[in-house]
Amino acid sequence: MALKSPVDFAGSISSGQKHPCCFGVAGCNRSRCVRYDKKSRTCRLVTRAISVDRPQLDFSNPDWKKQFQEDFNRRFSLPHLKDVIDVEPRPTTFSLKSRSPLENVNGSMQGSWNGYVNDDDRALLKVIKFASPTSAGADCIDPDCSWVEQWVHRAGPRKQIYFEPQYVKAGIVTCGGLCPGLNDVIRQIVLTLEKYGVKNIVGIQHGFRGFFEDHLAEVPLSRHVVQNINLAGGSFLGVSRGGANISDIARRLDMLFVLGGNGTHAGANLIHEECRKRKLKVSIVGVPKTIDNDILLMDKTFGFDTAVEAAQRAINSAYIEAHSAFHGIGLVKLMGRSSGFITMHASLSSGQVDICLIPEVPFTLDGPNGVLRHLEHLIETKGFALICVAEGAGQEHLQQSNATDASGNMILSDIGVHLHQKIKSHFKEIGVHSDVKYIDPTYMVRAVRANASDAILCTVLGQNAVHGAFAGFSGITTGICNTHNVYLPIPEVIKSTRFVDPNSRMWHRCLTSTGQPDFH
Ligand SMILES: Nc1ncnc2c1ncn2[C@@H]1O[C@H](COP(=O)(O)OP(=O)(O)OP(=O)(O)O)[C@@H](O)[C@H]1O
Ligand SMILES: O=P(O)(O)OC[C@H]1O[C@](O)(CO)[C@@H](O)[C@@H]1O
Ligand SMILES: [Mg+2]
Repeated sequence: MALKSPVDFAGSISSGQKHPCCFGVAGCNRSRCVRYDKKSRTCRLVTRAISVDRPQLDFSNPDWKKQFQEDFNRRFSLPHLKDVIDVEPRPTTFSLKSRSPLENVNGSMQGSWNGYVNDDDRALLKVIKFASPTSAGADCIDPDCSWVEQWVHRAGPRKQIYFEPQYVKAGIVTCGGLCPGLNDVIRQIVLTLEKYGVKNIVGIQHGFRGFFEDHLAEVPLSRHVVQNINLAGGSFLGVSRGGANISDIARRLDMLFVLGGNGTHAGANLIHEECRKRKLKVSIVGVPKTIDNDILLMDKTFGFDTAVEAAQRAINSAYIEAHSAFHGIGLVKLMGRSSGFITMHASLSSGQVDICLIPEVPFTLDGPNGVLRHLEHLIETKGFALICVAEGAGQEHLQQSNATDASGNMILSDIGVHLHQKIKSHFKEIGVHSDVKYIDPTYMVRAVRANASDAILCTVLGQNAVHGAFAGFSGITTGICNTHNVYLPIPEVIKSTRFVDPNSRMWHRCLTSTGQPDFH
């Protein structure tokens, strides 16, 4: 079986099917609907509908909540090795009481230590009871916004494990673009595997390519090798985009830890399905990596905080330039192909941004309500202005090519360059002096090492990934939901990209802070 190649993606787009960033059945998740917008060629949050979820519920039926919960529990149950093969658990070798896991080999060290997670422990996915679908950011199942408990599985070490550590060969692979914290996660996976007693740990070089390109040899990993890798940004193992043949991946390893975004998780799930089909005792566990913070259901993905912090430096420089110049206009473009989280959060935290533009909120440039008119107003009233724009914003204003990257992601036209030119020519046309400074810190923002809060998040995620594999789960990923650490089945997190909700309090806070009007 082959991973989707760029050709498959291009084919699926031209034949009118779903864009690869609109993974999933309907491109919808509960009260939000995600569609591929042909004009802008991005996935967009296009409607707010009440309950577009499966199953089709009849809210007049007194049992609808029960039906919903049954469906939810089915979808969020975690695939386990014992679903398809006969495997017996054994007492865990993970103990913080002994120096070496081998001292713990018969499970006698477990004693009364309360450090294990029970398989029936759950965390609540939704914690707000919205009174009405019109409440800001409301995420309702039925028109009355009834409260329905939605429990997901708690992450962490179990008392019983499904692998003999001394016979385990574990692999780690990092795919997609770079993200601060990749090395921290690799390191934590290795340290935790060793704590269980695993000796055979390998890194796969340059993403999925490392599985099928002969010159990319496996890299032996140990505490000694990874001890200091978190002190630098990037990925110790290298990353890549592009297709791969996964038919052999399954047979080579007992555990595979896959660090990547939506695309990588789709690939990881294919590997998991292949292992299930062949009844192989292989555990595939994902760790969501996306600087864009665009993975469904999770509070936040690692590297995002660091990226926002790094973006501050660019915004601050743009501010200084704009503020010091006569009629200065600072323009900063930040990453975010489909989602504007980095741009929104960086704008919010800097406090200096006058105009924040994200892919989820279309805007006009010209006319009385356009961005350019507002810029004139800012120059008139405060003498300078600062714009922060996400790379995926305003694609409808640009000429599109049909180019895709090796993974099939659309190559977007440069909104930063376009805005730069439009602003300069607009002020020239109206005979008002302007001094526009454009800063594109794209790769500087993601090549840095993780900050303290991301380093902690990476620690939690890396360790939980290993606990999940030893617990016998496969086809899962680990994340943080409502501050709780959980395991989720991969298909549930790749149904669509996560978008900034234009009706959320956070976006409204951003608008309050910038003071920008609706650009319509
Ligand atoms: N739908 C898919 N099915 C299987 N494999 C996929 C799919 N989409 C992407 N992949 C594979 O996953 C890997 C990474 O994909 P991609 O480059 O899109 O990065 P990503 O994981 O989405 O992370 P990023 O957030 O950096 O974009 C590539 O090797 C690609 O071939
Ligand atoms: O240029 P590269 O390495 O393909 O990565 C760029 C992309 O990575 C992302 O951050 C996703 O991880 C996008 O926002 C961005 O367009
Ligand atoms: Mg992607």
